Amino acid sequence: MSASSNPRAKRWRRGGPKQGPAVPRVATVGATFANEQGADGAQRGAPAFSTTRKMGAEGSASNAGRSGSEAEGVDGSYLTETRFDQCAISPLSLKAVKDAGYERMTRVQEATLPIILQGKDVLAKAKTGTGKTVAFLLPAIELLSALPCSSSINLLVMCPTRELANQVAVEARKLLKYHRSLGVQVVIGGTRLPQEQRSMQANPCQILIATPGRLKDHLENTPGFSTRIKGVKVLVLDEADRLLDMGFRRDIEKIISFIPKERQTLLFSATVPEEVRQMSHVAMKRDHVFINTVQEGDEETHSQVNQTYMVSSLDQHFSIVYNVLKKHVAEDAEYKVIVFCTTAMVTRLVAEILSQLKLNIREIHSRKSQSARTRVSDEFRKSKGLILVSSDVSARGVDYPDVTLVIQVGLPADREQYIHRLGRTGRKGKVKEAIRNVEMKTKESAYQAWLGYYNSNKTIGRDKARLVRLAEEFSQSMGLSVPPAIPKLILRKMGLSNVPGLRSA
Ligand SMILES: Nc1ncnc2c1ncn2[C@@H]1O[C@H](COP(=O)(O)OP(=O)(O)OP(=O)(O)O)[C@@H](O)[C@H]1O
Repeated sequence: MSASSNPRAKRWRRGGPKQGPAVPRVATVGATFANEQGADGAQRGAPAFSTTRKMGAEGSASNAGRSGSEAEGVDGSYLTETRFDQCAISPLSLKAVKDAGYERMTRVQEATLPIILQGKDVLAKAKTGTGKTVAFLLPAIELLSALPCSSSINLLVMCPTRELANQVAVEARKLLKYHRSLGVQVVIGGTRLPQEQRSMQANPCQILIATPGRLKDHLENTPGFSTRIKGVKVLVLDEADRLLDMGFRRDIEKIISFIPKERQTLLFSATVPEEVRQMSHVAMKRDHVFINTVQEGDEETHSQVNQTYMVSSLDQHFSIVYNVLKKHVAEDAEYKVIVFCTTAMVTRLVAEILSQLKLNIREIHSRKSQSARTRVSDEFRKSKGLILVSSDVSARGVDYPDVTLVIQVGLPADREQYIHRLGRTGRKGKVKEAIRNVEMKTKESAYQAWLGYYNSNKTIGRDKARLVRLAEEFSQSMGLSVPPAIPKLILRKMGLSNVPGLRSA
């Protein structure tokens, strides 16, 4: 799919990198890639170009009670001074939190807990690896534990990938350790539907964690499921921006139509583009609270993560990746690397070649069976001395501890995806790691990025001055010293030629 036919590109409004927070230079490029099927067969979001935007533009206030508005951003250390035992949570949850080794709350946990416990809908933004899962699970479990016992589903958590759904379930089981009356079940694509149906019938759980495609399957094919889901009191969209983008939105809308309107809805992500804020009414009440723990002017990536990029022609990509890996492996005996590739096919190829070169490689992507994906994911979580070559199935939410290096080969689909991929490292405020992020850019991909950017800002019409400004913004956000060449096709379409300040290509 080309950037010009990308539906997401069309709805991106002109933001203007100049207004936004400092953006890592590599974060601002997009390109055209073949798409990969999503976790549940949903078409992955098409590549596009995103712009930065000013955070906290609606002013600041204390978090509580800011209905439909943006609460004050805070940042710095990922833990606060507030201990869990100072909060209004039940002794059962507190015991489980202690057993999990959590003593102090992270910023997003501290900011969201009281508001969720008040019953408000919440849209929360916090950096990667700062404990968002506990931030929505803990108060949701508290709310559930006050309900009478039933065989209905009371808490539904939607996740964009199977690995993330499994991981959320692991965290939920930790927190439920002493809540004997509450159970959790996961339903994800790639596993046997009848098996899930049987286990649901045998042991109906109040907490369901699901990927959208499989949940829809159950709504359509599992007797009694649509009745059980009517019991949902709390709905969570984890990685909300991904779930509300074009790849998943239809499924999500359908699922939501089965759930009672009288519910509490929680949306969490490390990236909340303006479009998602506008889309949030699909799921949330108008008086929801937006909690943003990324301080105005702060970058959305972790400052302790050292990011670099390399520009090279396509034919050199492979040898560069190989050399970077060899050097890293030689320098760090405890290396643990993720190499992100753009499609399942490329992932497979890169993994195969690197394995031939005697590097310790595992691969994960949507063309692998679910059992192989789960096995590799579990192994990588526990191990050191491994390189995981992955498609974007590992880009969001997956919590692999102590990743020492993230390499992005080729351009991520958009700015948000760059942030999430990068966020697989530097988690929990870790600063010890020698971390680099390497991205390969080609002349062609920079050109494609510009095309995507232009297409997402088409409203400029025939305005030459705005086109010049757009090109300047684009080059600034990409760190280019000269504005990009404007494709002749665009100039022709706009009825323009010889625009001062622009080169045509
Ligand atoms: N209060 C806490 N104290 C210490 N560790 C915590 C605390 N809360 C969560 N963690 C741990 O922090 C790690 C990151 O948490 P989590 O995966 O929820 O982050 P996240 O913000 O959802 O990241 P992402 O944006 O990548 O999805 C996990 O290993 C989790 O167990």
